[in-house]
Amino acid sequence: MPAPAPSPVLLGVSLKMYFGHHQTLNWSRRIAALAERHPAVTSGAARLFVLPTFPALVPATGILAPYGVALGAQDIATEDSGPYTGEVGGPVLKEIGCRYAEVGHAERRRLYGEGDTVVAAKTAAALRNGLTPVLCVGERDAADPADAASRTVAEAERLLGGLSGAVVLAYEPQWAIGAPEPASADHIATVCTALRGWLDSHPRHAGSTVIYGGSAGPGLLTRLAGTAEGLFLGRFAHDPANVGAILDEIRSPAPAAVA
Ligand SMILES: O=C(CO)COP(=O)(O)O
Repeated sequence: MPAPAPSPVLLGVSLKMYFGHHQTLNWSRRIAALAERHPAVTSGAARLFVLPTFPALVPATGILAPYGVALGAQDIATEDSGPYTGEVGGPVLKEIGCRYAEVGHAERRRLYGEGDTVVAAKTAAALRNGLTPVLCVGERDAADPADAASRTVAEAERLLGGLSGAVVLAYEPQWAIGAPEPASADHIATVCTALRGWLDSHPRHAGSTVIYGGSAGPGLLTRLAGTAEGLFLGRFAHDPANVGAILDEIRSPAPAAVA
């Protein structure tokens, strides 16, 4: 019997608030062109998702979705509708074609005071609306890998307690975000393996994926050798050539041998 096909590598990009509107759409066109022709994407070995700013979601979906690139929001309201000025609710995100909603990013925790209660409520809102939460977890200060793993697993357990459904767990050690270099491959492997073990022992989260973010760029996937199931990219995806270089690291399945 042939070996089962490996799960696709998941590559996500958050554009945060770096780009202007037209810059986002131009970047999206370059990513669409890459997705259209890169064998890692066309073979299904890699799956891509992009989280642009809210106003770009609709036009970026038009550009990227035809090439199989999924879209998502960088935030989601805890409530679905009503008097919540400035918020964007899950039903609207779903209606405009989003597949993902990011929750719990370190910047929202640090700059906007979001704590565990809000992050858990946003995770629930995403799941309730048929969106996959991209739930960011990770220690604030540099710690040794075993300590980071136990703290991060405890965090995931706290935030996902009582919830069911597939999630993307984005391991983002806060000290590695916006840094010159990502965390070491050993550190990432230890924590992502622990998160994977936790997910595997919680079948209510079947179908979940563990990815790494925090100054991730070309070369990291190769160093991780499968210990993370993908990457969550920030600055180093601003140049689409870097996204191409990361896709080059993903082996597409060999074409079937001709008898
Ligand atoms: O926070 C991140 C992705 O959400 C990572 O950002 P950087 O890769 O720019 O550090």
